[in-house]
Amino acid sequence: MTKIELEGVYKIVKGVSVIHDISMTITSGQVTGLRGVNGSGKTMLMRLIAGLILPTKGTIKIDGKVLGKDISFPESIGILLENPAFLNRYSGFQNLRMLASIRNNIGDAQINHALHTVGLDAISSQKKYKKYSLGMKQRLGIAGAIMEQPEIVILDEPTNSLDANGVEQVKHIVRHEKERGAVVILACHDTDILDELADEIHYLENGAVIQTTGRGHQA
Ligand SMILES: Nc1ncnc2c1ncn2[C@@H]1O[C@H](COP(=O)(O)OP(=O)(O)OP(=O)(O)O)[C@@H](O)[C@H]1O
Repeated sequence: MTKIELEGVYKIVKGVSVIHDISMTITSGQVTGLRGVNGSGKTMLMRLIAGLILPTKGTIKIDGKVLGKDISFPESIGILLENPAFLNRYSGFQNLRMLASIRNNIGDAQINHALHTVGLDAISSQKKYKKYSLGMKQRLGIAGAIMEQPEIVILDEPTNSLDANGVEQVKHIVRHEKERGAVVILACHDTDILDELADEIHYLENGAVIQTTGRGHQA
């Protein structure tokens, strides 16, 4: 059981409060959705939870440990953010292998399994990343986020650039991640997909949560 607790979190960038007094508790085994117009703060919030940036004020705790104080990053996390930093001259498989070598807790079999799960077959996973289509890049990013079966899975717009088949695969992956007990945090502009997948949805406006719907909340 993993628990993420945000208490009075602010992020101020160049005098502007891009995240404004957010408090929420996110637990494993459910999908937490983030909704809001462009620039409302969804990506910022995900970057904060991932420890990629620190709050200006407030605390984020992962299982009671304060990010930026007790730990620098969540110990077990997979993230898909916009523009994943893969290397053009290596294949999809090689890129994932390099990523996996950071923690060194999975082997080729798990990498291949993740590639298969996102619909990248043996031939396309051996192609150089620079030859990848946008959809293939997106699929590789998702494979990178889930391959280590992390406790926390953060997916920022995972259905971007995907065809109908890819969207169905993402839905399947999100459900699977939830069922295996991960914390799943999902931002998606497609409201139907978010409604279908999320157990709880936080609506963001100008960096603040203006409404939360779902389990245990009034619509
Ligand atoms: N690197 C940065 N420096 C300064 N301001 C930033 C930076 N990144 C984001 N912002 C600002 O933070 C606010 C929140 O942006 P964020 O990217 O979190 O929105 P979003 O809800 O994810 O939008 P989108 O739906 O377009 O992905 C915006 O006002 C944006 O201009």
